[in-house]
Amino acid sequence: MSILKGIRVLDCSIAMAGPLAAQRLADLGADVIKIEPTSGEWQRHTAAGGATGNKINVSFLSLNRNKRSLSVDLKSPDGKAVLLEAVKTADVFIQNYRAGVATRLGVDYETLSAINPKLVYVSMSGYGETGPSVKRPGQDLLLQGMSGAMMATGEGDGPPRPAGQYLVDAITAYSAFEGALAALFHRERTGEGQKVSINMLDAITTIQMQELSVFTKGKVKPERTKEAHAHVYMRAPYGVFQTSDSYITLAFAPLDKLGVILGSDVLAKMNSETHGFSHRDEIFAITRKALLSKTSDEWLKIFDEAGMWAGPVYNYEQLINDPQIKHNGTFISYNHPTEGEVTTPGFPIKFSKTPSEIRYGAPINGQHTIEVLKELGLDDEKISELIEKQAVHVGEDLA
Ligand SMILES: CC(C)(COP(=O)(O)OP(=O)(O)OC[C@H]1O[C@@H](n2cnc3c(N)ncnc32)[C@H](O)[C@@H]1OP(=O)(O)O)[C@@H](O)C(=O)NCCC(=O)NCCSC(=O)C(=O)O
Repeated sequence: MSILKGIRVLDCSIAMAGPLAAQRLADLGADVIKIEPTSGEWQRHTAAGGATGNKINVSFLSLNRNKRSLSVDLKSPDGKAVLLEAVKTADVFIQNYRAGVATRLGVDYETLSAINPKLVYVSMSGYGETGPSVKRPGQDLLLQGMSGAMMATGEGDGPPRPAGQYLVDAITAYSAFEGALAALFHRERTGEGQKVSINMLDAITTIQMQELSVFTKGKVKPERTKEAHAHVYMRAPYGVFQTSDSYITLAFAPLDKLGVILGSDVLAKMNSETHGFSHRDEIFAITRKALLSKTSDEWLKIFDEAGMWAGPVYNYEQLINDPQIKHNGTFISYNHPTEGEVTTPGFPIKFSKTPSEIRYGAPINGQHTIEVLKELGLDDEKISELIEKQAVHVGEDLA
C-alpha cells in the first residue's frame, strides 16, 4: 500500500511549482483532486515546450499524472459551494495563486481552516504573502536572476546565464512537498492542521546555503569569469572540459595523479591543496590542452580506473539510455487515452515497504467532475443544475 493512501489533496495550483508538489503526494498514493477553472488549468493549453500535435500540453502531462480533475468555477456561488464541501473531506489544500487571488476567491487559509481545522493548507507564492515584492509575478527565470544564482553561471565575460531547467519551480515544489508531509506528521500526532507557506525566492535562496555562507562569512564574491561554480576559488581543475569528440566533467582531480595521467611533469609535482588554488590558470591550461587528445569514453575509462571524479556530459537521449538510469527504473511509461504513450521521469524515492505508484495519467479537464460530485453526496438533479448553470464543467470520462 502506498504511504499516503487515504489522504485527500485538493490541488488548486497552476503551472509547475504547485502541480509538481501535488503530484509528489499523488505518486505516494494520495487522492489528488485537481481543481481547475471550467476552461481548464492554464498550462493545459499552452504551447510552451514546443511539442505540438497533442491535445494536452506535454509539460501538463508530466506534472499532473495520478490526479483526478474537478472542473469548477470558483467565481460562481454554486461552484464555490462545491469546493467548500470538498474542503470538509480534504487533508491537504494547495494553491499557488497570485497574491490576493485566494482571498478574492474565498479560499484563503482563514476561511478554509474554519470549515476544516485539521486541514494542512499549503500556500505557494513568488516572493512571500506580504512585503514589498508581493505583487510581482513569480516566474522561474525572474527568480533565478533575483536570487543571485545566475551571477555564477555563464561563460567568461559574457552575460549571466540561467539554468536550462525550471530549477526554482522544482525546488519550490519539493519544499512544499516536504512542508506538507511534515505538517501531516504534526497533525498525526496532535490532530492539528496548519498553514504551510513557501515562496520561490526563499526556496532558491536557501539552496545556495554553501555559496551564500562563503560570501557572508568568507567575504568571497562569486564571479562567473573564474569558475564553473560560485565558489570562485574552487580547487583547480574543476569544470567542463572538451575532449576530441565531446565534453566531460572533472572535479577536484588530485594534481599529482592527474599529472601522471596527462603526462605533465609540471602538474605531477604540484600539491592539490596549495597549487590547486595558487596556480589555477596554469592547471586549467595544461588540463584543457591534454584532454583534447582522446575521446570522452577513453578519458572516462582512464579516470574511472584511477578513481578520479570525472563524468560524461550527456544529451537527453544518452541519459535515457544510460545503463544506471535503466537499472534504477528512473523513467516510467504509461498509456494516455488521448496522447498515447507518455515516457517521463517517475518518482525517485524508493520505499522498501510502501512503494510509489503510477495509477493513471493526467486527466482531461473535468474528467472526474461527476464522480467527485457524487462522492461529495450530490444527487443527479443537483449535478444537472450545476452543469446547467456552468458552475462546473464535465469532461469526457476516459477511464
Ligand atoms: C504564476 C502566476 C504569475 C500566474 O498568474 P495568473 O495568470 O494571474 O494566475 P492566477 O492563478 O493567480 O489567477 C488567475 C485568475 O484565475 C482565477 N481562477 C483561478 N482558478 C479559478 C477557478 N477554479 N474558477 C474561477 N476562477 C479561477 C483567479 O481568481 C484569477 O482571477 P482574478 O481573481 O480575476 O485575478 C501567479 O499565479 C503567481 O505568481 N503564483 C505564485 C508563484 C508560482 O507558483 N508561480 C508559478 C511557478 S511556475 C513557473 O514559473 C513556470 O512554469 O515558469
